[in-house]
Amino acid sequence: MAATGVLAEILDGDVYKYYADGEWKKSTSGKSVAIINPTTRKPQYKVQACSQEEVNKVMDSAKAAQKSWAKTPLWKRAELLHKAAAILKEHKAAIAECLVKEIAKPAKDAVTEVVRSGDLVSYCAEEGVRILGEGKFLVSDSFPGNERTKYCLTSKIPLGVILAIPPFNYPVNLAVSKIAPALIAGNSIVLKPPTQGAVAALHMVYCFHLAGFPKGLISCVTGKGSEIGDFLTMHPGVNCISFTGGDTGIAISKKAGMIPLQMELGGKDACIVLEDADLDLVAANIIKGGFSYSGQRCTAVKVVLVIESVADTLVEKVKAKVAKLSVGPPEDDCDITPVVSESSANFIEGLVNDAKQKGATFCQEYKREGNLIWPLLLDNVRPDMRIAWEEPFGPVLPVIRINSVEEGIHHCNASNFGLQGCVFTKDINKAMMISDAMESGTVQINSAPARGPDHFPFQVKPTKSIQLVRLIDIMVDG
Ligand SMILES: NC(=O)C1=CN([C@@H]2O[C@H](COP(=O)(O)OP(=O)(O)OC[C@H]3O[C@@H](n4cnc5c(N)ncnc54)[C@H](OP(=O)(O)O)[C@@H]3O)[C@@H](O)[C@H]2O)C=CC1
Ligand SMILES: O=C(O)[C@H](O)COP(=O)(O)O
Repeated sequence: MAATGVLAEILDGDVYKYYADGEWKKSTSGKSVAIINPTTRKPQYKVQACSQEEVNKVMDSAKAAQKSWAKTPLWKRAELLHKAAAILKEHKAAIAECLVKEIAKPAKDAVTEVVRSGDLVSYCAEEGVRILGEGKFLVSDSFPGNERTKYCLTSKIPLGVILAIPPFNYPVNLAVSKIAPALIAGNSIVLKPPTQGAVAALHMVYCFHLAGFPKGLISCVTGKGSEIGDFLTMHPGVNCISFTGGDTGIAISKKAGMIPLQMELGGKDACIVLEDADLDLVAANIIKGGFSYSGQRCTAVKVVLVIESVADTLVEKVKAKVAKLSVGPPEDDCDITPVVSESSANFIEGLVNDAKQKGATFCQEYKREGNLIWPLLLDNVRPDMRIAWEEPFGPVLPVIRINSVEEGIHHCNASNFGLQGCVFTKDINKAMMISDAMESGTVQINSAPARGPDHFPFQVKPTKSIQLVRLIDIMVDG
């Protein structure tokens, strides 16, 4: 069952080894965790089920390695990261193959994820040598009652051991987006990859191993989050947790001690459509935003709030485009591929059934085979339906018809989530006002929510970013 292109060093029979102290190891637990291929619904790979004892050892070596890494010159840290980035890109085909098999990511998108990850590692190295090389110099006489007698030099210092926990949908990219900034800043990393996606993540770690980072600086412990998650997140050796995922993050934040937490949780990204919007542009963005990777993106459009007078036209345009989406296996690069697990498909089906019982209009017939759910647009969704508020993380998109912009903003702000949103209108003044009123970390004007380009801010309060897409090219002579 091993992926092609994988090096024997990281496999023990048919079980992938975990990575600690610069070595690939078999767990003494003698247990493994099976990774189910979402398409075939059969076991595809196996990873080690690491024990608590192994986690303890990993934490000890991460702590020791971090001390000397922090003293390693910044330019040397950057050099190693650039090397890892290049190796990662060289291994894009093998890693992408794992993404296809483990999380049913369409083949082309899987390659893009790896390449984008390599670029992000390089970018962090580039930025790191500038930002971390800077500090502040303060003089005492700015504050009342002081003479110019005291100076203060401030600089950035590492936190220590960072526990990185990414989700299944970007097991490589959302891992490196934690690993690269942590390493350039002089920290060590303990990575706990998502079970679905763990093999792709192990391949990615292998690239860092090949780059020659010091032993113990990067570790990758595998096992089910439900089994080793608490032990990891409550471990006294952890100095910071960087987590991306769902409600698990809320539980972690209650259990973790007095350490910094970076939490990127779910989203119910609203798409507000005004009557003057370019409806072809909106429809294209709803398709891209709502259905790429079958809606399994935190930045996916998850609710359309459209002014009633243009709703019929918009729904027709989206329907026509939905009909053109290809549905099938990720190997064939289909637009819609199976969702990650049976439990995820069941959850999505629950939302669909609830909407059906409560009278939503089905623009297509609901169809499911195994984990494969055909794209579905639900019109005339009302606030009493679960789909109006909950995140399906699948190819099902609700449309709520609104009578005023205020109603749309109200729905958006009443959500528990606040990640991203978007607004479509030709009136830039209205767009700015609405973006400002939407309580979301990022609002895109005339384009679908998205995280990239990866150097753009991706956070919620207290920062807000309003992003605009240049729709026309203006040619200026001379
Ligand atoms: N804001 C953002 O940037 C993003 C948010 N998300 C959100 O993530 C969710 C989908 O991802 P999904 O992977 O299902 O999310 P989960 O929250 O289920 O899992 C995320 C990670 O947490 C691990 N985990 C599970 N239980 C524990 C525990 N008790 N302690 C520590 N770690 C644990 C999982 O491991 P294991 O797989 O072994 O269970 C996985 O690595 C959606 O809600 C989505 O919106 C996704 C991407 C980006
Ligand atoms: O996990 C996610 O959904 C990502 O953080 C979003 O990234 P994308 O907008 O580039 O798909």
